[in-house]
Order: sequence, then C-alpha cells, then structure tokens
Amino acid sequence: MGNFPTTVKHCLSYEELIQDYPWLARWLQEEKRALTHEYPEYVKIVEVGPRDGLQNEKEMVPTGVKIQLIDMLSETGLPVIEATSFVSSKWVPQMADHTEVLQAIHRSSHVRYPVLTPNMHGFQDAVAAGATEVAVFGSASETFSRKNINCSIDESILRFEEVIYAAKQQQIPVRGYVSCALGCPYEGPIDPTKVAEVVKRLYELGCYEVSLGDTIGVGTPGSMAKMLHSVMKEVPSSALAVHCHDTYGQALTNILTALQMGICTVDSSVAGLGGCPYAQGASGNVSTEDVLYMLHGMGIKTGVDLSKVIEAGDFICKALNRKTNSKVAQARGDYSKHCCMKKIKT
Ligand SMILES: CC(C)(COP(=O)([O-])OP(=O)([O-])OC[C@H]1O[C@@H](n2cnc3c(N)ncnc32)[C@H](O)[C@@H]1OP(=O)([O-])[O-])[C@@H](O)C(=O)NCCC(=O)NCCSC(=O)C[C@@](C)(O)CC(=O)[O-]
Repeated sequence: MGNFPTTVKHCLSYEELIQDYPWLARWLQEEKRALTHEYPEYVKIVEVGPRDGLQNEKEMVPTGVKIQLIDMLSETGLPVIEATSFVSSKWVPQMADHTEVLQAIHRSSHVRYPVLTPNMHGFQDAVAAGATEVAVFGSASETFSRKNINCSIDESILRFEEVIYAAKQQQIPVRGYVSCALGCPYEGPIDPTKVAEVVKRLYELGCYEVSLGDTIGVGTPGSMAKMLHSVMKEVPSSALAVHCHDTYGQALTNILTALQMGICTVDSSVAGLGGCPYAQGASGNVSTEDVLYMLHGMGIKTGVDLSKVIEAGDFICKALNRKTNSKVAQARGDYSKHCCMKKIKT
C-alpha cells in the first residue's frame, strides 16, 4: 500500500478501501501470491507450435506433416492447439495451406483449435474453413504493428473490433495477442503502461484472454514483473497468458515469475520451434517439453503427457531435419542412448 498517503490509510478501514478501490483487492491478492510464491494448482498450456513454430520456416513444410503434427499433439492431453493462421500468403507463405490443414486434422472433442485472423478477410476465410475459435494479434509497438500487419495500433483495434463483433454474432470465442510486451525489435524497450493500454482495449472489446508476447525474448524476471504489475491493474490475471520466446534463455524464469504473480496460462511450442517473420533475430518459443517438465516437477497439473509431446517433437524435428530446441527432449534422448549403450555393454 506504499502508494497511499498515510492519512488515507488511517482514515479508511480495509473494507472501505476495497469498496472505493475494487482493483485494490485484486492487487493485494496478487501481491500476496507473489510474496508467498503461491503457485496455481493447474496451468493451461496453449500449444502454438503448428502456427508460431512453423510460420517462419523457409522451406514449405508439407501440409501432411502439419496435419500429422497436430494429430499427434491432439493425443497428448493439450487443451488448446493453435492450428494455423488465415493471413495473407504474400506475407507468410508458410501458412497458405490453412484451409487444408484445418479441414484435415482429426479434431479431438477435448481440444480447442484457434487460428489467427488479422482482419475480416481472414475471419471469413477461417469460418468458411470450419474454425470454431480465432485469435486477433496486435502489438504494443507502433513500428512492429506496421511491419507485422501493415497498420497502426489504432487501425488494428478498429479491424479487431469488427472481427470480435462478427465472432460474437456466431458465438466464436476470440483470443488476443499483444506482441512486444517486453521489447520491440525496432523500438527497443516498451513502456509497460503502453502494453497495459493495448491489453485493456482488447479485453474490453471482448477477447476472453490476452496473451502477452515477449516476441524477441529479451525479457527478464524484472521486466516481466514490472509489465505484469502494470497490466494487472487493468485486466485480471485469469484473463492473461504469457507467450515467451527464448532468445536470451530467460523464458522459463520469466514464466515462473508470471506464475508467482497469478498467471495460469502459458503458450509454448513443441520442440521450441518458432520465430516471427517480422521480428528479425527472434528465436523459438519456449519449448512445451521444458515448460511441462518444470510445472510437473513443481507439482502443478497440466493434464498433458510429456512423453507424448516429446514423440511429437521428435516427429517434427525429423521432418524438418532439425535438432530439437528442448533441453528436456535432448536430455531424454541422451538418457535413452546412454541406457541402450549400457544394455549393449552388459
Ligand atoms: C494483415 C495483412 C493481411 C494486411 O496486409 P495488407 O497488404 O495491408 O492488406 P490489404 O487489406 O491492403 O489487402 C491486400 C491484399 O491482401 C489480401 N488480404 C487481406 N487480408 C487477407 C487475409 N487475412 N488473408 C488473405 N489475404 C488477405 C487482400 O484481399 C488483397 O488482395 P489483392 O487484392 O492484392 O489480391 C498482412 O499484413 C498479413 O497477412 N500479416 C500477417 C503477418 C503475420 O502473420 N505475422 C506473424 C503472426 S504474429 C506473431 O507471430 C506474433 C505472435 C502472435 O506469435 C505473438 C508474439 O510472439 O509476439
């Protein structure tokens, strides 16, 4: 309560303060959680590998490989798998097969399959292809907004308003993203109040959840905490997610910080695939395998089978002729090789 003048603190009872400042109760709850390091019992994992993970691949990934990857991930217990994006194929050629992918996957009744839709054009195509959940994606950086979706932040909000309105009419849930929440490849550090402002606008328009993107993976626990403090004054933690790229190796520790502050939804990508085509130098997302290993080790439930995610990671890495970025998958691979060697020796 350091920001309250002593006279105010002495004049008002706790109950009166809570009544006059409803956000204060939430803030105090979150502060208490952060100080006592209470972690959530359950964390929802949003798997973004098939979209964020693959969108930056230079060589076209065969549509059948994308479909098989999603089908394998659907068997792991993941509650949400972002399947593809309905963006311009001139901008992101890798996602041009969005309709084929969405129509061919075997949808599990336990899994939701959101797709990215930057505007009405994308939304209409997505609905025609059978999308039942969509995501709009904005930015806290003006320059990144222009580079990524070719419009200013204000213009993007107008486009999203249209999409969200149309989605509401058809009872289609809309997720939101705010990129550059911890830094921009063009503008550098971004003021947390700017992030909070864009998140609030998306939430008020009707996004049920807003994911905070550390697009270029420059955040640290310090900047994550500062940004979340600012955002959580405007939007409840239950409606927020974190989306961390691991460029500087800070993703897991940033996620831990977010969990301590009450965030219960984490985006991640199988095998740590990924990168944004309009954020040079951004490496992959934090790997789903590493997030699961950390959460399960802390006794936090996810409902996801780590071994099956490792299998899906192995499949996509073989298809891309690439080594996994997941430390856990690498360690498991080394461990089983080591065991095989021992078996051969004995
Ligand atoms: C938003 C646009 C389309 C604007 O692109 P634009 O060129 O400004 O669009 P326009 O409205 O001027 O239209 C130009 C042409 O594109 C067509 N068009 C218009 N809309 C669509 C559409 N939806 N799908 C297919 N085609 C479309 C439209 O019909 C027209 O076709 P033409 O008449 O020339 O033949 C473009 O900038 C774009 O597609 N950008 C997407 C960029 C992208 O996908 N970036 C990666 C995802 S964001 C990300 O990775 C970050 C995130 C989410 O993971 C979180 C984080 O890490 O921070």
